[in-house]
Amino acid sequence: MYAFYSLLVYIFYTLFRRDGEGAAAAAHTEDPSQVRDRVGRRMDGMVREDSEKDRDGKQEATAEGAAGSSPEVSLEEAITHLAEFLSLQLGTGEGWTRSLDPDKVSKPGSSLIPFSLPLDSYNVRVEKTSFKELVQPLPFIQGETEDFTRVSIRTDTRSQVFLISNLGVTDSEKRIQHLTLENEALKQSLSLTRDLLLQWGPGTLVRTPSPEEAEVLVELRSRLRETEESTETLRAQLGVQEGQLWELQGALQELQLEAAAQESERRNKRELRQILSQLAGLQGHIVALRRGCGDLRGLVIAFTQNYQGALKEAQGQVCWALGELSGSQWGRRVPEKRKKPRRAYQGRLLELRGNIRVLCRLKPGSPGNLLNVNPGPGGTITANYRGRQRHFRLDRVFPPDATQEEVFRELEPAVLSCLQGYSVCIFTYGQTGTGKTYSMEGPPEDPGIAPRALQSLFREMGEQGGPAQPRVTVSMVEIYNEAVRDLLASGPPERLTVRQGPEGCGGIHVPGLTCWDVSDLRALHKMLNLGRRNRATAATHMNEHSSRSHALVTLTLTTAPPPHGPGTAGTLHLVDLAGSERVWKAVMTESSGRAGVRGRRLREAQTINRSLLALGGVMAALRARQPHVPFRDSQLTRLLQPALGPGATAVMLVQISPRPEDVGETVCSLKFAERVSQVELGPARRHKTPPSGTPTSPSAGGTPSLGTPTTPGPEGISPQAEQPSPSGGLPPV
Ligand SMILES: Nc1ncnc2c1ncn2[C@@H]1O[C@H](COP(=O)(O)OP(=O)(O)OP(=O)(O)O)[C@@H](O)[C@H]1O
Repeated sequence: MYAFYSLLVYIFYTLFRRDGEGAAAAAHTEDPSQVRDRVGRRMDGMVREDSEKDRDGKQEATAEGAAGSSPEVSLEEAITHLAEFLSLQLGTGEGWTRSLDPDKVSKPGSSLIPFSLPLDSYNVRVEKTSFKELVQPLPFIQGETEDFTRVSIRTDTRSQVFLISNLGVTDSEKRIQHLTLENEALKQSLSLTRDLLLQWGPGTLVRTPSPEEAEVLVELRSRLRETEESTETLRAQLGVQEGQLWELQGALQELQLEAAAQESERRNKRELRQILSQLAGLQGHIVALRRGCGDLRGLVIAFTQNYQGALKEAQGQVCWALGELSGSQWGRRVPEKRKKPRRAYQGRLLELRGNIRVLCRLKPGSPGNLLNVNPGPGGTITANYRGRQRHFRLDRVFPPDATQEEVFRELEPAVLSCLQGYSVCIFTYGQTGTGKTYSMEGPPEDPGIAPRALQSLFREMGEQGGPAQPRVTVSMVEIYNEAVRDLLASGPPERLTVRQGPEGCGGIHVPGLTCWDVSDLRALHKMLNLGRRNRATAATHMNEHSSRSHALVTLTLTTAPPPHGPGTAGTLHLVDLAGSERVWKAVMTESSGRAGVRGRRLREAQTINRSLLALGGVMAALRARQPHVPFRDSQLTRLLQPALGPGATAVMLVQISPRPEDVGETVCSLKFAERVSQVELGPARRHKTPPSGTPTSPSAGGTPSLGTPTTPGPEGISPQAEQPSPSGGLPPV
């Protein structure tokens, strides 16, 4: 600030001395240090002079004089002095500043020195002012009340105010503060001065160059122009080359990307080739394995057939032996007088119990919390399914640990009632794998309903003894995909057609069905084994279709009419129905994954469902006592028509699974069971054969077909002669 202040004073001094030109010229030629000294001296003198004037109380007058005589200097003059000062300050600014005595500027009583340049756009003003006035916009200044010198410089675009303390400094802090302010002001003045010079332009030369200098200057200028031109050219070339460089870099990147893509493609192809070759090797391996597997399967099939045949043979022999044994034991144990009342009781019991009974058996396993079982006669099952509780009451519920013996004991009265001419049908119904075949057939060591029923019948007949021994005939068919096949045919099983009997007879007609007269239990077991073998062989060839087909065994027990009265013709139908699982489940559980097998499963499931639906429709029509019962809707219901006709007795054993995941199927089976239990077939009726000597009339009991084996039957078995079929019985049994 001191320097700027000095500049201003110097300008005034120079102007007032009216020797500006000379001074300016001298300043141009003088050494900068000399100029600095001179300016410093002049300024010192000025300050001293001002101080004296203050002391003399002439401050006001001087201020007025200065303001009044504020000289209108020419622009050139002002700029010349300013440039001179700046050249000094810029060149030796540091030394100049250091040479300043801060005491000089901090002396109190600095004059108010107004100064203004003649330009409207540029105004420099120096004035003394009070601390109070100043401190307001400058809150960072702290201290006692002091006077300051304010220097304000204003242009069109900016306005600058500098403050200088005019009071003396007594301690080092004030001095530092003062110096900081001064330093800041100096910086700002310098920047302002630069602005001024820029604004006034380069036209304000400090001095006129000499001719040599001018010459040199011209030459330098021309060189400068040349250099600038060549620089421009080089810059343009550089720009072009930079552009080319960019393009080349872009092309390089593209090439790199392309190369990477090609490399990865090559690698992928290589890997693909490897995988394909591995796949080809695996395929060859699979083909070899398949071939080996086929051979193995053939061996297994042959072995299984032989094994099963032998097993069944042995089983039949064991059963026969057991039957013989128990029959003779029973014959020894039971007194003769108790036999007749027992048989009469069985028929009466059947009539009292009703002609359709529904029993339920749970497969072994612990029922989860979805099933609540209350076993026993009139037992209930409660199923929690889809957030609802469903209650089912049945004639009897067998718990999972019920034995084959217990189940058969419940059915025995119905079985034995056949001997008195009743028509009885026992069928097992339920989801696949719930134990239908187990209950109906059972393993050799623990036989099921069928072997026990036959044994019981023959035992009963043995007890009965005498000339009125019933004649027993047996037939066995299978329904697979709505095709009826004869399982007891001596040749390969043939497809049979079920025909309606004559109008009003209620019978059916199965031309070509083979039926055999069996004289004893052993012969009967032989026949049943033959039928099972035929079914098992077909099942192996037809991919385990045994669980997807219905099997029907029909036994007819005809007592010869006594000399004066009718005989009886009872029928026992034992039906093992196919699994009732849903179609989608049947297809989804097919594990082979082959389209052909899946298609076959789908067809099997659809036909099973159709036939079971038809059975449900028959039951619904019977329950509603509709005049028309749709027996003709499936081969199953056609064949069961005599067993479900008026006066017949039916027992349905519903097999259910206790597993929580099967609860849906369980509920379906129980719903079906509930519907069946509401069916009424009318009072159970005995079928009687006409007394001996009465001519056979087709209208009496339907038209039987001839079951004539082409080859002689097994020992003890003879092909059946043409016989009239009893009403409600399956012909030709
Ligand atoms: N009460 C039971 N005690 C012991 N094992 C049983 C019982 N019930 C079923 N099983 C066993 O469960 C398995 C399936 O039984 P089974 O073949 O009789 O079912 P299914 O209902 O006839 O099936 P499908 O409908 O496929 O013919 C067999 O291994 C059988 O031994």
